[in-house]
Amino acid sequence: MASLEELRLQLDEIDDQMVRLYEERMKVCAQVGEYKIKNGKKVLDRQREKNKLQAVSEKASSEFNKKGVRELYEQLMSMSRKLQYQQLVKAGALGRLPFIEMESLDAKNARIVFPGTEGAYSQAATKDYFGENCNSFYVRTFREAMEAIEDGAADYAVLPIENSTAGSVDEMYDLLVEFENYIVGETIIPIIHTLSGVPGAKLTDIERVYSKGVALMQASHFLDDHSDWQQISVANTAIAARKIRDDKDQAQAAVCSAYAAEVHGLEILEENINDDQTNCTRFIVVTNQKVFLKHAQKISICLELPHESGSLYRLLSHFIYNDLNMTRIESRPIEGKNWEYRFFIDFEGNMADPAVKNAIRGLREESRNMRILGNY
Ligand SMILES: O=C(O)C(=O)C[C@]1(C(=O)O)C=C[C@@H](O)C=C1
Repeated sequence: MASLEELRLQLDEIDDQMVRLYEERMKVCAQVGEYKIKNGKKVLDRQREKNKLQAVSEKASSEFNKKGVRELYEQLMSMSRKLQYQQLVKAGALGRLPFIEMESLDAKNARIVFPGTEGAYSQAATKDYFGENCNSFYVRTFREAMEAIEDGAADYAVLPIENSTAGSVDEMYDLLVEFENYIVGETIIPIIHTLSGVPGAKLTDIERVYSKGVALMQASHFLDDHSDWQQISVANTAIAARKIRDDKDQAQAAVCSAYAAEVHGLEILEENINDDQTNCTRFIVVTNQKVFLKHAQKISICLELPHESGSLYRLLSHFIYNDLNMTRIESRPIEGKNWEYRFFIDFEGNMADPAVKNAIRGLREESRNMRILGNY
């Protein structure tokens, strides 16, 4: 029997040939890339790849090797596509109107819309991002805020996207797909709820508690200790505070911020009723201009995938190959297509970076309805 050293020498020789052949194959692929750029043809040709996988796997002698050859060729063709995407990016064929780079946002002259009412957490996020004296107004819902941006009634909207306790704000993900607005910034603020009622009310008077559904959830330990209280969901924590003020009923209280209680003249019955003391929410800043800040470091995209095994795996290779760090992946059902999903992916990078351009080129071609939601 041959020694390990001898066997390894044999492998080294085979590998030398394989590397030489790989490089030869890639040279031909580069020519295919040039042809495709000249003739406006797509890089990915699913039918050709299917036929190729069939043909090469048939040449292998055992079931095990057929599977191996298939996997090997899937990777080879994936590398060939990535080379061609690089060629396309170099040739300036980005395929869409580019985002315009901006030095900074004009916070001083901006009109900013936030959902809720005076005292909403989204107002706190607005002041945190744009400054205490910014020019802001409120509308009732997230949708109305997105519409205000689309219509040009406001330059920016500040909207919640993710809470550390309750997770994603699903409605916002759907609205980002529905509207052609772009994320240009984000800010994270602490969310600390109080239980507040009309002046003079005591804890023992309370029968009904109003708040946003997720806020009631975030204070569930406290509220469970008062299981006789009826919990009523409204659009926003500050809208709940305003209602308590308007109804003037001592049996009613709101779960809202201390600031909302103060703004609406309520008295705090119990401070800090959060289950989780680190509770915070990430808010995004949205505009209708296709812009990104020069120092932006995070990109959000969404895309749909064909209902095939391995499609997500293949897609993620664009991040790995281009050394891009993915920070978040989320999925939402696609309307009208049961059990098919739209993926929302955040990754680190700036649109001006060639690695980002290469990845986006590949992602766009190998998925359906890919959109860049923003670079911020
Ligand atoms: O034949 C092509 O059109 C190629 O671009 C080459 C190749 C390959 O590597 O074999 C790569 C990508 C296509 O999806 C199909 C095949």
